[in-house]
Amino acid sequence: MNRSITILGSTGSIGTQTLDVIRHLEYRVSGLAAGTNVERLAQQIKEFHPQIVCVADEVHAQALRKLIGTENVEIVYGEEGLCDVAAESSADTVVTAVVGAMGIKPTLRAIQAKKNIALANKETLVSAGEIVMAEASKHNVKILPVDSEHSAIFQCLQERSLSQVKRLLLTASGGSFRTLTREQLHDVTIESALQHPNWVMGPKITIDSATLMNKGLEVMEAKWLFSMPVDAIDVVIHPQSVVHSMVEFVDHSILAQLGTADMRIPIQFALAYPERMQADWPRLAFHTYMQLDFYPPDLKRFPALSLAYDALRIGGSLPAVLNAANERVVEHVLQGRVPFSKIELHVEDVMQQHHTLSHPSLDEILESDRWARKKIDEAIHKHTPSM
Ligand SMILES: NC(=O)C1=CN([C@@H]2O[C@H](COP(=O)(O)OP(=O)(O)OC[C@H]3O[C@@H](n4cnc5c(N)ncnc54)[C@H](OP(=O)(O)O)[C@@H]3O)[C@@H](O)[C@H]2O)C=CC1
Ligand SMILES: CC(=O)[C@@H](O)[C@H](O)COP(=O)(O)O
Ligand SMILES: [Mn+2]
Repeated sequence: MNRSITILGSTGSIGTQTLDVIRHLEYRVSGLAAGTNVERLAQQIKEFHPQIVCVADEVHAQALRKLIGTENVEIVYGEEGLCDVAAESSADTVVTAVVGAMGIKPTLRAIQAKKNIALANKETLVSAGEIVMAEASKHNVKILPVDSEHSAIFQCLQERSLSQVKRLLLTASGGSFRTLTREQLHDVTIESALQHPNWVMGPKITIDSATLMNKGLEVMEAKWLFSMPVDAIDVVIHPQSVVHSMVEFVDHSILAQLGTADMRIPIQFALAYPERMQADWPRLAFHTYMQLDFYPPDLKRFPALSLAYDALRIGGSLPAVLNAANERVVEHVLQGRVPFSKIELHVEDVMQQHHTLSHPSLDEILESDRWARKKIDEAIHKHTPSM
């Protein structure tokens, strides 16, 4: 079986690990898309020979052309270029590994071009889950989870009917500040927020993990992937990140998926599905002492998780607003303009100002997204006018 894969976000954490898996499986690469890291993208082009690649803008497209010399590859750029790469004709599967709601349009274009989606970009389902799942069903394509928790649940559900499921249990590491009090969170640095205890990931998801917003986004992602009602999706803190998630069935039996904290495992499962392929990376060690802890999340210390449940219960355009507000405020946090401990306040404030639209169209979702980002910028500008 020689599959052909396109990766949106090939220079990032998921993108580079996907290329590791592709190297190992000896699959082909049809298309690659990145933002501004043209040096890394040029190396990937020379090794994997895609037909088409995309970068953020024309300046980076020209820089890339110089770096790759005579390599025979079509170079496109910008939002339209990203959609063109997503729909490129010879790929079987498109791995969505860009960050944020910018993934919505190319994911839809890939679905419309009948590509299976290996979905890492959870924000697309958070903001536009209803539309994306309906398009996938209409075009008869699979949405295969890459996110470790959802891959775990997907693996536990193989050959089982959703009608037998009582609830999904998403595990959460607790992030960089799992043991800190709310007061202590006021003094944390960005450098410490970016130190995830178990996973090496891109900056945005690492901050989301530290606020537990990542888990909130994952609850919404699970609702759409597995058609589960919100009250059947629970979160449990599990500091070791060995149990990647669990499914409780109607007879109260629980299945869990375990493994090392290595994203190549869920990535390979999604790319090779329904096959299970050999691997050569490290295995979970049981010959040394291993302790596994589980306890409930503290929603007072980590209110982002409550905000996400609220957004999911109300639904409509509110999850897109939560997501966009969070994306924008996290950008400000990463640039040192807003303290880490203010993330949830800003997100909640924008959610409260929003007039939710039920069953929004794609345009209404994108408009709600733009509105939320603007509200965040205005609020932050008020406090830091030099911005
Ligand atoms: N990292 C992980 O372990 C996990 C990640 N996820 C999800 O996967 C997604 C990716 O996360 P992660 O890999 O950590 O993120 P990274 O920040 O590491 O990577 C982001 C990628 O997006 C690219 N990008 C930025 N702007 C553009 C653009 N305009 N057009 C095309 N590509 C662009 C970046 O390119 P460049 O660097 O060249 O600018 C980079 O390749 C997120 O949604 C995250 O929540 C889910 C589970 C685990
Ligand atoms: C690897 C992965 O899937 C991340 O989403 C991870 O789950 C982050 O860890 P926590 O959000 O549990 O801290
Ligand atoms: Mn995850």
